[in-house]
Order: sequence, then structure tokens, then C-alpha cells
Amino acid sequence: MKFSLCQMDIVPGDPEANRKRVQEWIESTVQNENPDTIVLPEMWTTAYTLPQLEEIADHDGEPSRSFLQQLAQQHDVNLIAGSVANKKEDGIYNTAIVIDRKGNAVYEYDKAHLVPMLDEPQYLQGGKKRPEVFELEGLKIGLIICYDLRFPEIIRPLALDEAQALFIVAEWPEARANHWENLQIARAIENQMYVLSANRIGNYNGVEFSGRSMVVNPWGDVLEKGSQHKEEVITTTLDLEKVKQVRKDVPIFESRVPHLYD
Ligand SMILES: O=C(O)CCC(=O)C(=O)O
Repeated sequence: MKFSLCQMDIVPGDPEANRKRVQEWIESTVQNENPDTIVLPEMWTTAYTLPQLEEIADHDGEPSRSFLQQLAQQHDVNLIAGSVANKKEDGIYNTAIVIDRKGNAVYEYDKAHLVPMLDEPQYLQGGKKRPEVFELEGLKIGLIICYDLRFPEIIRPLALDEAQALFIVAEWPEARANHWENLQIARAIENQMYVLSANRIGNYNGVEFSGRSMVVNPWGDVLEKGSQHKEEVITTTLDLEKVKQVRKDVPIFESRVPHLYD
């Protein structure tokens, strides 16, 4: 399966403008790269305009879900469609959305860990469920949102449930770019799976975002890395034999001692 990771800038607080941009990104990515799956960054409808979210967040995933379903179907492409600010009954969540190429809503996940450094806990609710493995065309996938990357506790169960690739949708700041890069490599090595990420670029409210969207193989080799400042599309294919091979060569899942871990 061929994946295109969209390393975009985001217009703060203007979902309509961002939907227009995402539509253009999807159209040009399909035309230029012909991927099976396109990946978008975190909170791409609004960016981190937290005090405005009461007015501009989606309601129960709409209109983003329908907008993405229509685009996926029209362009015959799966969408790991980043995340959006999403108002539900008890507050606003940071919700990741996955749509398949037929326009089916395959999976949604509310970001579990809220970032104190960006004041998320003041404005958002943390997701109540851990991420689960879902499938796109036979590939077993885990999906997390940005700060979740710091919590191996929620990523290990995805590997134990046979995920072959972990996707990270993000707005990770430049100030902690070394954590961004090294944690992705660590998660790939310790879980012996591909790690692919789509991070935003640009600035908002004095925070510079770090780009550097990545593709890391299950051995921990960085196969692709976006630049720091430029909008770009990174396209890659995955060799699933590599997951099997690494798990065979260093059989950590057979060496685990679960009763020591509680
Ligand atoms: O963990 C970090 O340093 C950044 C996390 C973040 O920016 C986010 O989750 O949006």
C-alpha cells in the first residue's frame, strides 16, 4: 500500500479555509502521487485556537466526517484524516477520523493524553478509550495523536494486537523536535513496526511547529524525513516482510514476561 503524508500549514481558527486547502491537497496528492492512503496532521480544521473552539469545533464529527467521506469516495483514496476539534455532549475532544476509499467511516479515536504545555487540559476532554487496531485493505494499523507518542503504555497493546504500522498525526513544536524524532525511532524499534507521521509546519501563538514528518521502519531506520519549514508530501510504500523478519530475528514478543509488568 502506498501512503502519502501531508506536512501542511494550518489557517488558525478558520475551518472553511482549511477544508478548502485540504480538498486541494487531496486532489493534487492523488494526481501527483497516486497513493492508496493519504494522511493529514492533527487539528487541521482549527489549529490550536483553543479559546475559539466552543464556536468553531465540529459537532459529533460533522461537518468533517461527511466532507472527508465525499472526498475519499470521489478520489478513490483512503484517508487517515488527521484529527479535528470535536464537540460532544460532555465537552470538546481532539478526534482522529479514518475513512476508507468507499467513503465508509472506519475508525475514530479521541486523543487520550492532553498536553499541559499547550493548555489542552483547560479546553479539551481526554479520550475515555485507548486506541485500537483497525484495518485498511488488510494492513493492521494503530493510530495515535501527537503527545500520545510519549506514552509507550498505549502503544504496546497495539503491537500485541498485531499492528504492523503506527501512524501519528501531530502538531509537534520545534522546541521539542529531538523528542519528536527519537521517540518515533524508539517506538518503531521497541514494537518492531513501521512508524509514519504527519506533522504540521508553521507558527501559531508564538509556537513554531517542527514538520519533520517521518517514515521509520521496524528496525528503526529513518526511511524518510520531511523538512522543518516546508509544506510537502512524503510518499512511501511499506514492505510488510520487514515486520515479519525483524520480529523473527529479535523475537521480543516471545521473550516478554507479562507477570512482571503489572
Ligand atoms: O509532547 C510534546 O512535546 C508535544 C505534544 C503536542 O504538541 C501535542 O500533542 O499537540
